[in-house]
Amino acid sequence: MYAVRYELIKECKQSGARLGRLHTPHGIIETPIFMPVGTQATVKSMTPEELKEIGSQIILSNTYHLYMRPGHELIKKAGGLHEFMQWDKPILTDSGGFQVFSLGPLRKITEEGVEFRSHLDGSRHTITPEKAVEIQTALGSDIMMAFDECAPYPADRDYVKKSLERTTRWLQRCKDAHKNTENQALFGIVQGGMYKDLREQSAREITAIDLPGYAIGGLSVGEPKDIMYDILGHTVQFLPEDKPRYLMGVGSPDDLLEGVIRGVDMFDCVLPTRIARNGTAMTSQGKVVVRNATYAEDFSPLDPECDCYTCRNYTKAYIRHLIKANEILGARLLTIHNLRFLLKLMENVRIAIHEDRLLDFKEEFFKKYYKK
Ligand SMILES: CCOC(=O)Nc1nc2cc3nc(NC)[nH]c3cc2c(=O)[nH]1
Ligand SMILES: [Zn+2]
Repeated sequence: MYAVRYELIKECKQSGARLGRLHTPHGIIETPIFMPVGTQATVKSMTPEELKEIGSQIILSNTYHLYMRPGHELIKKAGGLHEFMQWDKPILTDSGGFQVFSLGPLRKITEEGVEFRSHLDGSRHTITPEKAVEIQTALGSDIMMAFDECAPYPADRDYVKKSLERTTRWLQRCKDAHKNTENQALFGIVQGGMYKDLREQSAREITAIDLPGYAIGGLSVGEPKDIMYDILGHTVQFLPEDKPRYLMGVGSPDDLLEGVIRGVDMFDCVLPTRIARNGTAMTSQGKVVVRNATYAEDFSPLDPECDCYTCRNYTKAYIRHLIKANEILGARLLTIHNLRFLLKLMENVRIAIHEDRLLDFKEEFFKKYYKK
């Protein structure tokens, strides 16, 4: 019996999209789903109540950051991440692999794991597959990610092949180290760069290790969108239908729709929260850079079609003022809106799949958001 079980509800007749339910120890998640990112045990500027009010079903937190500060032992003493941050719904923790690899020259990859220097104080650390599982076990997340190497882009074929094969060996070590399979699920991560044959090899090796879910890694790393969509479509073919598929680090509206259409069930991205803090909103009429002078005397809501707290109460002029004045409330109001926008988009996507009209929905959405 796994800690996490996927229930396939319906397949869209127009596309490869699926409607599903993910049963976890902290509740059931309706998929396709967007997961707000709470890197340091908080979705920046949001309280758990506000996250629930906008419809967040699951949030992501980051193993590398929490290991570095405040430390996984401290969080374990606090009763685990759910208790520590007072979030009683599901949590997915990533293994920190991506962060460590993006530390660039400060890290050394060996068969054992990755040696790196802390971004905080320069101290030396080594994360291994066993360590990544130990940290995530202490955090107590519902879904933990395997320790993998996200190959850089571009990367030559030989490097990508050696890297994916090591990621497979690391996954087996993660599975061997994972004891409490009843309370926490381990997801494997498919790599293979932008090489279709290596993607097939990685998918076959990773899914040969029986786990409750699988992620597609190594994408959204700077490659052109058409390459990402092409590699994604190819890779999904080799993933089992009865398990959830998680595309890591993806979250602009077009990427979410293109991912769902190709059969992806779970997404995470820092985009909505990050652009909120610098004054950009995703709205039904497309992107609105509310800090622009155009909105100085615009006393209309940010998004007339949005039902969030920000759009029900405030004007563009007020939000622009807060952002220009670098007021904390400005970031909060735009974060509430941007997260609600993506969560609402995924609600509408689930309805469209239910009604077998996802491609029509995508057309309508693109016309309004991207004016194309
Ligand atoms: C979220 C799971 O993190 C991991 O444990 N490994 C991992 N993380 C990724 C995060 C990514 N973010 C992006 N774009 C913003 N691409 C990503 C790829 C990976 C990955 O391959 N592997
Ligand atoms: Zn809104």
